[in-house]
Amino acid sequence: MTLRFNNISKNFTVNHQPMTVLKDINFSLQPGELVAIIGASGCGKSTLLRLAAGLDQADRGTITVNDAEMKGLPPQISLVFQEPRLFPWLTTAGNIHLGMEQTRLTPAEKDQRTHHFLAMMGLTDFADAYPHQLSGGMAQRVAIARGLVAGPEILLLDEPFGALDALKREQLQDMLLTVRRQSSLSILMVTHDVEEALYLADRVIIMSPKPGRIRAIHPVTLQVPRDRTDSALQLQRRQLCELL
Ligand SMILES: Nc1ncnc2c1ncn2[C@@H]1O[C@H](COP(=O)(O)OP(=O)(O)OP(=O)(O)O)[C@@H](O)[C@H]1O
Repeated sequence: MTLRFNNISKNFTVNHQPMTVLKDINFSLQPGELVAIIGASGCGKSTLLRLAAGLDQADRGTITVNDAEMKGLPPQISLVFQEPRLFPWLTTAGNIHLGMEQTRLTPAEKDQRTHHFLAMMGLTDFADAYPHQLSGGMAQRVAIARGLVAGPEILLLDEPFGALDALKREQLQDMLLTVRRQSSLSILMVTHDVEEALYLADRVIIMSPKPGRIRAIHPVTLQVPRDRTDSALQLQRRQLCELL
């Protein structure tokens, strides 16, 4: 499934002043590809993901999914926010179940998929726990499981590991690579962490602020599996940091 942004511009009104947040955004996410977006705070990264998830509308331009203009909330696209946003009155299993609300899966299929994702995320023992009983990393794994459980073709991730400590972050990055290997999922991911972008992505989009534009698209040609300490990765990290 190809997600394409065609000449996207987005304005907001801030302090009664019109402000162009995104301007002339053009790129496409190819089937099975992982693209990371980096850029200064406020350059419109989250806004771009919200547009792609159908939660907001562009003022100019179109977003297409397999060449058809996107309308409403596309069921094949799933968005995971920076903070887990779990429902406090639902258990881990209940929160994951919720990700399948819009599907036609039978109750038995939903249970089976919930169990599968609980196991994949290492959460089986916490299936009946409530969000306040989970650590930050566990809660974020529940949110990612909820985003994946319906089998989306495109996963949008808005700084999903930003609030975690370094060890948890690395574990979840590797979990994401495993999910990718096991499916044909396309992923568009916002991150502040240039090393994370280079460790995970096929391409990195570097955005510039005010208004948010694409400054450069960097193809990551590093060999897979990647090593965070690899000198080539660290060299590219320094080069990308200079563009920010
Ligand atoms: N609903 C809204 N109404 C008005 N202004 C908004 C709205 N949403 C976002 N903005 C403004 O748009 C700009 C871009 O916000 P956005 O959250 O997309 O940036 P970002 O690059 O994701 O930032 P960060 O890296 O800090 O998360 C900001 O100046 C923000 O104040």
